[in-house]
Amino acid sequence: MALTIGIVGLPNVGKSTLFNALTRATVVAENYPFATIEPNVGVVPLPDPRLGTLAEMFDSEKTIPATVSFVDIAGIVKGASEGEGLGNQFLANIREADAICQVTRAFADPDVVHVNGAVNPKDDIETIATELVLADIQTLEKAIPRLEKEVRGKKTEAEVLETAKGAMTVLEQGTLLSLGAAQAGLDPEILATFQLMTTKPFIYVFNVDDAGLTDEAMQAELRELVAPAEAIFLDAKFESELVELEPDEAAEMLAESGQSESGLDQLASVGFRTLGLQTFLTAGPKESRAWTIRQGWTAPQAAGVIHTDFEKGFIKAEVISFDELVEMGSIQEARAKGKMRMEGKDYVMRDGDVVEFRFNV
Ligand SMILES: Nc1ncnc2c1ncn2[C@@H]1O[C@H](COP(=O)(O)OP(=O)(O)OP(=O)(O)O)[C@@H](O)[C@H]1O
Ligand SMILES: [Mg+2]
Repeated sequence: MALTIGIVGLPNVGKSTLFNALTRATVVAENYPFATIEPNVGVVPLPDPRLGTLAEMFDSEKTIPATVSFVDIAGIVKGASEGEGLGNQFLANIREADAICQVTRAFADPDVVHVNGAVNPKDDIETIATELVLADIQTLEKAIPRLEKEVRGKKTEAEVLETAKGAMTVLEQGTLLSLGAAQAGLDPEILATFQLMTTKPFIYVFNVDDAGLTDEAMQAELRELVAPAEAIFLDAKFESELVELEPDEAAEMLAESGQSESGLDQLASVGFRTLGLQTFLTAGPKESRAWTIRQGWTAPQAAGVIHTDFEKGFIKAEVISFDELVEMGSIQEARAKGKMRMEGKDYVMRDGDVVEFRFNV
């Protein structure tokens, strides 16, 4: 399952700096607005300490973590929908993203230009929200006449057109569809087919400085501003330095800065939660591997992520939770003690299940 997160925000707020830290890439991150023009795409392994444990237990040749793709695009300014700045064309690069990560500047450094001359997270969030709403309105303005024609020609269900019009009404009130669609009674599955920006779940990253990392009052205020969406506070510049260090050095630096988990690890786990995802694990001498699935998926659906044949020919799954396996010490011991469960096609997967699928080909 290719999971993609699009990074948006005003110019010069630290989007590329965050992207570089995430992907350990070196794309241009410079102290001037619109340093990024072409989109950058990077694939990031999801840190998962369980994999190392499994690899040791199964003597695996390698570990393969689950991944997330990040797409870093140009900054958006007020009026982008009317062509201001670089316009909003490049939003097309994140139309297919599963979630949007909005980076908002909350660091002070007067040497870094703010396009509006002052650091004001609340205003900046509103500007970006407005531009994304306007971009969606533009998309629907093009789609609705086409859908009307298709409905007349009986090529499309009337409900699709009604959903598009309903979405338009929500957007015209200035509301993000992620917040307003359910209330307006819009079918989420139909809505998803329009690939609108504001239907996607949002994750807010506040790019702070040293002081901001420990300023709980400020964090509480910003958290409230974006609720029910999740807020993450990190110093993108510091994170980009952390990833250059050896793991133990990085852990020490992190502890010194008063954080228990790096901002990047937080972003990965919040992204997972926001998208309703979970991980299951497979292990053997060849590899120990993490796989991404949605919460609520059944065993055959999970098997299908490995190979479509596994889903079609699914017989049963031999399952044990990671924690229980660790307690047992080995899969042989778990089997001997009858701790391996045989689950059928209705079994709903749980995060951290270690699985071996049985299937017919
Ligand atoms: N937490 C921080 N504290 C201080 N400076 C920072 C921080 N994060 C990023 N910067 C600096 O801000 C500047 C802009 O960063 P970056 O190029 O990543 O922004 P951007 O949002 O990608 O901009 P653009 O839209 O122009 O591509 C860089 O000089 C970077 O070093
Ligand atoms: Mg950039």
